[in-house]
Amino acid sequence: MSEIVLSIRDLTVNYYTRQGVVNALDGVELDVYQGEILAIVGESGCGKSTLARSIARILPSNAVIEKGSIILNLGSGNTVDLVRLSEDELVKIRGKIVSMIFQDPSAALSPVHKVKKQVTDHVSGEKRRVEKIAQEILKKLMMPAPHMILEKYPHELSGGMKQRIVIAASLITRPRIIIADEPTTALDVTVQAQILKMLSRLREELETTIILITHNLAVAAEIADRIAVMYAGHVVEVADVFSLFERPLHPYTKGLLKSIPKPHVDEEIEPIRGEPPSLADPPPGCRFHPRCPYVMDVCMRIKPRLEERAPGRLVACHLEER
Ligand SMILES: Nc1ncnc2c1ncn2[C@@H]1O[C@H](COP(=O)(O)OP(=O)(O)OP(=O)(O)O)[C@@H](O)[C@H]1O
Ligand code: NI
Repeated sequence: MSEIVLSIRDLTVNYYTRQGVVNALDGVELDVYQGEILAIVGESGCGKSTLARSIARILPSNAVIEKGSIILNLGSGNTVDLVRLSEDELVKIRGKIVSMIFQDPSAALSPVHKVKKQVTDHVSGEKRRVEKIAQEILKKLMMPAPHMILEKYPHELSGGMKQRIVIAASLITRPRIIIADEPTTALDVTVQAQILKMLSRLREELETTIILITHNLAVAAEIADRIAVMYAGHVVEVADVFSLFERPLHPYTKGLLKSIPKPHVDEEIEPIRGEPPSLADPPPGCRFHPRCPYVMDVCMRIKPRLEERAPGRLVACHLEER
């Protein structure tokens, strides 16, 4: 395997609200390899966006990183802990080394500026040369007539086009890591597929690493190399896509796979019983234990560690063998 570009350890993040403390991430552990597409999947509210925003260090003001580290490998033996960087140091990294794409392209674009300005904002250099680079990147994103699109305002473009502009703006500085949080959920299915394919192709060309947040397992299966499954603020399983679908190890992953229809397979869909817990008052031990068909006494008391069970297969579960 290639080298680790991002190493997250014991990451714990709380939101402070009037109703109390929400423990959105509890001791999250995750390694991301150079050049891969890692999908982070899990039900709504399990902490995917909180994890993404922690890496990009753009958490809302009521969030606190309580402990843990996010070590970014800058190459040649240089590393930084993103958790410990000052705001000044973050400015240097944000957008250039770590870049983030959100679900709603309209929110990421300014309505009063032309596409050209928005795509080239973080690029310095002679005007003509910068424009050339912008045209190149738009061409790579398969946009027709890039020189014309650069002169347009966001409202003149479709949703899919706008999201491509946002992607172009984040790719132009050639960041080492792109974090895409549900980048295509707001778009129709065909456009979704196009954009995801394009991201996957560009990742090879630009030698970048992509962390893709999605609640859609089919999307993850389609373009990711590996999948990390989150449940209620924990990473419960990490595996390559094939192994995860072929032989899921964590009871939650098993339940998740049974709860979605499989194409070409005539199998009953079985939703997971119960509801995910409130992160304002999560259950002790393994947070999945109240819903787990295999629950044991120890699960109610002790949080299982994420451990490597087979090469490249990590699971956080007290059950030894299933
Ligand atoms: N600004 C906030 N203030 C308080 N609680 C928050 C805030 N943002 C998120 N949360 C809570 O933190 C937990 C994790 O939320 P997060 O948005 O990270 O989940 P998610 O997996 O991205 O969900 P979704 O799939 O719906 O986007 C949830 O319980 C959510 O209600
Ligand atoms: Ni989210």
